[in-house]
Amino acid sequence: MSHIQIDNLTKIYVGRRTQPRTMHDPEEHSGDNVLVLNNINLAFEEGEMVCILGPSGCGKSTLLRIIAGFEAPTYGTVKVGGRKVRGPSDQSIFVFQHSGLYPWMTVYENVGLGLRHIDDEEDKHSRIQEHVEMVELEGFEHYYPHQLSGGMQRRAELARAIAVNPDLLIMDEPFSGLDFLTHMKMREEVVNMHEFLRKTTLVVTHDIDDALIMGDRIVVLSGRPSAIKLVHVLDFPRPRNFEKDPGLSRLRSEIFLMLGVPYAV
Ligand SMILES: Nc1ncnc2c1ncn2[C@@H]1O[C@H](COP(=O)(O)OP(=O)(O)OP(=O)(O)O)[C@@H](O)[C@H]1O
Repeated sequence: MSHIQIDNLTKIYVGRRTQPRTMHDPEEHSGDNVLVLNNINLAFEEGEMVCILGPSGCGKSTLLRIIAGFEAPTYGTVKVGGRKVRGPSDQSIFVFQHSGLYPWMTVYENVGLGLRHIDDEEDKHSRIQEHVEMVELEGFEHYYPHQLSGGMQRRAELARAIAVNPDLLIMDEPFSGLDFLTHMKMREEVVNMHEFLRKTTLVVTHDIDDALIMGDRIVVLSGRPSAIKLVHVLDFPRPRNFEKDPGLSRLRSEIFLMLGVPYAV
C-alpha cells in the first residue's frame, strides 16, 4: 500500500455567482468558480522524496494543502497511511513558503513546540538539542527569529518540523527568498537529512534544478486546470551534477521545454 494515495482529486474554488446555474453551465465553469486541480491520481511511497513542479498558479500549493488536510477536495479522496485525510494531523508536518517561526519564541522554544506533550524534561531537552544540532544551530538556542539570518530561520523551521518525528514532511517552496549560496547549502542539508531519516517528503518548487537534484521522483503538473503531465523516477546517482551526468542534463532541458522555456538557462 502506498503511503499517500490520491484518487480522482478535483478542486474547485467556489466564487460568487453572477448568473443562475443552467444545464449547460456545469459547476466548474460557472460564475467565478475556479477549477484548479482536475482529476489527479497519484501515489507516493513510504520514504520517498517527490518534487512537484508546474507553472505558477497551477495548484501546487493547493495540492499540498489538501494532502496536509488544510483544505478539503471538491471531489475525490486523499489517504495518508491508509486513512482518509479529514483535517490536519500531527503526523503530517507542513513547512510553509515563508518563515512560520513564532517571533516571540526563541529557537529552542520553537523547536520544542511539537514536543510539549513530553513530560520527562530531560528527554524533551535532549530531543530539542539533538534537532538544533542537526541543523547546525547550536549556540543560537536563545536567539529570537529576528536575530537570525533567513537561512538560519529556515533551518530552525526544519528542525521544528523534524523534531516531532512526523510520518510525512510537506514543504512548500522551502528555499524561496534565500540568497543563492544559502539556497544551495539548505538544499544539500535537506537532501542529507532525507537520506538519513527517510521520511516521506513532498516538495513543491518552481526550481527545476532543485527538483532534479533532490527528488527520488518528480511530478510535473500542467497549467490550470492542472492535470499530471509527467511522473518521472530520478534514478541518477547522488550527489547529482548536471555537468557530469548527460542524462540528468537532458531531462532538465526536456522539463524546461515542457514548462514553456525552449532553452535551458
Ligand atoms: N482560497 C482560495 N480561494 C480562491 N481561489 C484560490 C484560493 N487559493 C488558491 N486559489 C486559486 O487557485 C489557483 C492555484 O493556486 P495555488 O496557490 O495552489 O497555485 P501554485 O501552483 O502553488 O502557485 P505559485 O506557484 O504561484 O505559488 C490560483 O488561481 C489561485 O488564485
